[in-house]
Amino acid sequence: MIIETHGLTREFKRRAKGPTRTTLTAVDHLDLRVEPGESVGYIGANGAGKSTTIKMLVGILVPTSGHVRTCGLDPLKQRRELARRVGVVFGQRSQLWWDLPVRESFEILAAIHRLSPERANSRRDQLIDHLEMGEFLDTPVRQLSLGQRMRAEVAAALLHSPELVILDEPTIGLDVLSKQRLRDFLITERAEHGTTLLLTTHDMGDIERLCDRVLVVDHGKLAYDGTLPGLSAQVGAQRVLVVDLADAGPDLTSIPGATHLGSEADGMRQRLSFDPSATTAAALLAEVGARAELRDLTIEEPDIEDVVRRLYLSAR
Ligand SMILES: Nc1ncnc2c1ncn2[C@@H]1O[C@H](COP(=O)(O)OP(=O)(O)OP(=O)(O)O)[C@@H](O)[C@H]1O
Repeated sequence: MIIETHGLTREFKRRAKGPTRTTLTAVDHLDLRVEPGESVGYIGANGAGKSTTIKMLVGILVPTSGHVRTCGLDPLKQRRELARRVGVVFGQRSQLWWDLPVRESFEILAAIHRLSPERANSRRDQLIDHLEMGEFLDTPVRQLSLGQRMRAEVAAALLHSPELVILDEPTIGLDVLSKQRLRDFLITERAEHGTTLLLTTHDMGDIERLCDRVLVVDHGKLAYDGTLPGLSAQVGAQRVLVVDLADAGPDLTSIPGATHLGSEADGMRQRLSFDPSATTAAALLAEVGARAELRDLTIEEPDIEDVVRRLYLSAR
């Protein structure tokens, strides 16, 4: 087991008005088990307890009670040893040196991890290649675009080839192309090295592309553990098919299994929602194709907030 927690709990004392204090249980008797090589999405509403869990997994935060083992180690007592085996990316915070060129940050990290020059150089070159960082290696970190900085952050966290990589909101704020690049890289890294991934995200695309298992946390407790299709089916999440048609035309209101959500440009673009457990995008497209000439299509990912909200509601 690469991650194992039993009854993991973290409380925060909060000062209410006056001398009274209230206790907030951010993580509440959490039992987690993640096997080596798995890729797990850890999702939940804002304040559900995701970051607090991660901080306890890597030894930044002390649990109030319960047990935690990461890579078979005690994150508090064996924090240094653990740092050699885990890579962590906090999307909102940087582990790079702001005023130094990216290349120098990598040199410092290689020294911290005591990598041999051969190993450090070959790994660095591999990461530069896979994450397409050649253009900005000599640029100070503070001058990088967000997409460039995130690639550099991920490279920095993976320089020492950790067996477990934990990413907290790795794609937040990135444009479509940068997201895709980062996801492709993580998929390759996992395929080549069998790296275990644990990521928190508000982006359903991250989960769809990267994770074979999803954990949903609600008020510090596990609310779901399974696959993404299983989760979508459980909460009845809808998907949306957007079709661009060659000509203006009437609303496509009578397609079996679909609900017409709206039309733009005299019907040249139409949005249809459907339940993926009841029909498929292919079946809808065949129906649309029989009524109009299709130019282009996109499928909108279900909104992660919506899926989580539905799950929370169904549990209450
Ligand atoms: N240092 C702290 N002191 C007091 N309360 C805290 C502290 N850190 C977190 N909390 C509280 O614990 C709860 C869980 O926070 P946490 O950051 O783990 O949530 P999260 O699921 O990561 O949310 P988000 O998606 O917004 O990052 C929240 O109510 C938060 O306000």
